[in-house]
Amino acid sequence: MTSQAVKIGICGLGTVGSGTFNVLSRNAEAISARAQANVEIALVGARRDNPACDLGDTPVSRDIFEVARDPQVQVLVELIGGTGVARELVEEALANGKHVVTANKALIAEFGNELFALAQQNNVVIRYEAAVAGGIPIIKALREGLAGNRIEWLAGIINGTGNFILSEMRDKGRDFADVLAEAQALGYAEADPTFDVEGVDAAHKLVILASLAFGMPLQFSSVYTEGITRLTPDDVEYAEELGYRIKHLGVAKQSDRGVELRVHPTLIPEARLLANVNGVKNAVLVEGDAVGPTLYYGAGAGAEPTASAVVADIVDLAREISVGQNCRVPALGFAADKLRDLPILPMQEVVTPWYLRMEAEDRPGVLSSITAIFSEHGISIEALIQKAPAAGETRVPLIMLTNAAAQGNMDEAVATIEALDSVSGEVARIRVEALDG
Ligand SMILES: NC(=O)c1ccc[n+]([C@@H]2O[C@H](COP(=O)([O-])OP(=O)(O)OC[C@H]3O[C@@H](n4cnc5c(N)ncnc54)[C@H](O)[C@@H]3O)[C@@H](O)[C@H]2O)c1
Ligand SMILES: N[C@@H](CCO)C(=O)O
Ligand code: NA
Repeated sequence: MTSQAVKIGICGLGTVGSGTFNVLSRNAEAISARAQANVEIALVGARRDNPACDLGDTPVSRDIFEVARDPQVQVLVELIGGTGVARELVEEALANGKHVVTANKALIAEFGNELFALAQQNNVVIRYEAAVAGGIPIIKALREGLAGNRIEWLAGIINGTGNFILSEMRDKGRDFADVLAEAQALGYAEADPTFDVEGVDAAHKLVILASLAFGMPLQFSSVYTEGITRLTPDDVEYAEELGYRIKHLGVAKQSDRGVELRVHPTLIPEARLLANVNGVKNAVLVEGDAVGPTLYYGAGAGAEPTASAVVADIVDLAREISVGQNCRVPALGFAADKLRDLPILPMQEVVTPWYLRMEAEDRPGVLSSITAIFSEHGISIEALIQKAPAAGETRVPLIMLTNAAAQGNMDEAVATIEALDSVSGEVARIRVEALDG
């Protein structure tokens, strides 16, 4: 084995930081053999110790910026999170000629374009495998393994906390808040868990995947984002009666009309593999023109699964450093000057089938007036369930699956239906994806 050393500095010793330290220590021999260099932790920057890891005699600074300034550190590993201090830290490290490894999807999604340019100016690179789908090597798959393809679309369950909540609610009838608290205790959730349940975290990840897939600069503000907080147990149950599971998906598709970038709850036919991805597991389905559909599955969050991805990036960088080669793979998989600002398709023009649920009067003529409105908008009903009225109730839940319709068209039909006296409240809507790649 070569005796060359590659020196890293770890900033942040929380869930992922401690997991990274532990994996690097436990698997040190295999990691150095793979890296063709001894990977040494030169300095840890942490405000406090973490009982989850024993730092031994590893040097520690309570000021994380010391890591960015330490001349012996070649790779700074940012595991702080957020776009404030973490951004300053990464900028300082890059300016000081250090490579950066990060698990921070918010930072990459929102400031990646600027940070990648800064890295290039300084002849260093930023690696971010842990930022998307935790331990699944999806960045590497898109950037390297699928480099021969035109990627047509991808769809993924890319938030572990949200999938854990949906799975526990469905399988065990548990309460939303209770499962979220458990996800936080297990270290799955973001510092602000509304990022998980309102879809922001998935949007951060989706925009990264879309840029890698389609060769475009990151456009976080263009992602349509809807979380899981408005889903009801009834919807989960009715979807199952229709042969579907509800999953929170990120979807990116490119066509002549533009790029779709959307994060929302989705009905998926129950036989699809993605419909059966449960708990904290993530999965990303990628359709390439040459390879066809490919599926990537594994733990989407948690200390060591995420550390697995962080360490893989460290190994990649150590390999490059040890052979004196930098920037072998462009940050977004395409040469920076070949990225194209593809137009994003407005949601009004996005076409999908729909699941609809409404409360309607249980009397003759009501159903036909509703279906007439759909047919006037060119929308046909593919399946319909009418529930029996509860005791003393004159209204019944009506559940429908429609054929594919543009959101704009569906908005108009739904507004007309909501205005009917025979229908009360809002019509609940969830998109359907066949995922038959
Ligand atoms: N937890 C996961 O499963 C997971 C998975 C993938 C990616 N990530 C990402 O990894 C990063 C870290 O997440 P985590 O779950 O380990 O968070 P965490 O809260 O457990 O750890 C963050 C650490 O950073 C420290 N920190 C925060 N602000 C600081 C500051 N100003 N100066 C010094 N230290 C500071 C905190 O004290 C804490 O120890 C985030 O970007 C997160 O999105 C987390
Ligand atoms: N909070 C994130 C961590 C992994 O990125 C999740 O639950 O998926
Ligand atoms: Na990953």
